[in-house]
Amino acid sequence: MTVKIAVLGAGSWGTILANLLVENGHQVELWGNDPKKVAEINEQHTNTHYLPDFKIDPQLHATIDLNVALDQVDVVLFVIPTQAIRAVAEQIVPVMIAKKVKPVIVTASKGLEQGTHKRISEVLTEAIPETNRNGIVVLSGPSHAEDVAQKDITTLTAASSDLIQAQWIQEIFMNDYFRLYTNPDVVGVEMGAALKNVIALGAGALNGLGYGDNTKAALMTRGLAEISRLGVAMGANPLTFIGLSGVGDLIVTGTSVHSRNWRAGNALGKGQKLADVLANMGMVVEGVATCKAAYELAQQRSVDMPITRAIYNVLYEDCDIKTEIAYLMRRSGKPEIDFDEV
Ligand SMILES: NC(=O)C1=CN([C@@H]2O[C@H](COP(=O)(O)OP(=O)(O)OC[C@H]3O[C@@H](n4cnc5c(N)ncnc54)[C@H](O)[C@@H]3O)[C@@H](O)[C@H]2O)C=CC1
Ligand SMILES: O=C(CO)COP(=O)(O)O
Repeated sequence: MTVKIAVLGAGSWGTILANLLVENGHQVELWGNDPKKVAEINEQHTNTHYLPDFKIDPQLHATIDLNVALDQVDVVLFVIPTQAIRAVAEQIVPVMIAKKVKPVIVTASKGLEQGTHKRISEVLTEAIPETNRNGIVVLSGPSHAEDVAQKDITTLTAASSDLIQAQWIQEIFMNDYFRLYTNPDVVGVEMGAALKNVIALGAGALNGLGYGDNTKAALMTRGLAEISRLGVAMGANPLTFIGLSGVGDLIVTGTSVHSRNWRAGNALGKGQKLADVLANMGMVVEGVATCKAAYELAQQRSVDMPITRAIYNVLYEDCDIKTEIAYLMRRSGKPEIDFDEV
């Protein structure tokens, strides 16, 4: 079965997913917003800013024209920074109407929208009228573009309230090195995906400060506890957080030099200023915006998220990381698990 897929976002993840879909035999248009980078993909078959050593399949075509990308499209895959999703979703609606297409909408981005605190599937639900789409599927899991570029074995979750659509997306993406599972818990998958980026910033900061393995394991484990706490308060199934989009993605993002969030945290731990770190990264660091959204959401819902609060204080209140760590350690003792809440 060959389907026509528009991949929106020609950064590192969008390029690798588009390339994989071409390898799987699909007809793919990769939409980017930078004419020079789009020309480089079409002419040199490289995308050196995001993936310096990667050779793109020459059959992958990129475009800056949404009319080309959305022509006869069956699937639209969003892989742009979370904060740009609403604007791009609103931009594609008139084109989809003109082209008379009603695609399945898929998101591979990870974050919460600032201001509204909404998950990406909620933003897409609001921005794209139901009459113009055929379901929404969320793709998430431990999956750095750099590793998928090497055809490393990679596993993801396709989450949707519509199991048939999730299974269809599973079939489209799966191959010998890329395996998808399905999950009906969209809230849990999206909350795990968004919030692990915040904890990865913290894990990187610990590394930058010279802390060892015990400390990093402590941060990730207690980080997962608070991710689950907020996720459950938002309606997630707690079991999802021990799956690929929860602990799986937390492990990869909280330990890998490929992670932009980990690298940003590492630089902060070494004493660099946030503005410089973000300016030098040249790629999206989702955890920064999502940390603010998560901090505000936790306050609104009265959910205790001490690690997220500490990271928020460092990112937004210019607090000292070591002071925040000392505060976390000196809090009164408490049970590891509140069995009344489970
Ligand atoms: N890089 C990775 O390994 C993975 C990334 N993700 C997620 O995928 C999303 C994208 O990440 P990356 O590809 O790493 O980011 P990136 O920074 O490499 O690329 C982002 C792309 O979006 C484009 N873009 C930014 N604003 C735009 C707008 N308003 N309109 C159109 N295009 C716009 C940029 O030009 C760039 O091509 C993020 O939410 C990230 O968390 C998820 C899994 C793996
Ligand atoms: O989500 C990711 C891997 O699963 C990518 O994380 P970074 O955005 O931190 O690179």
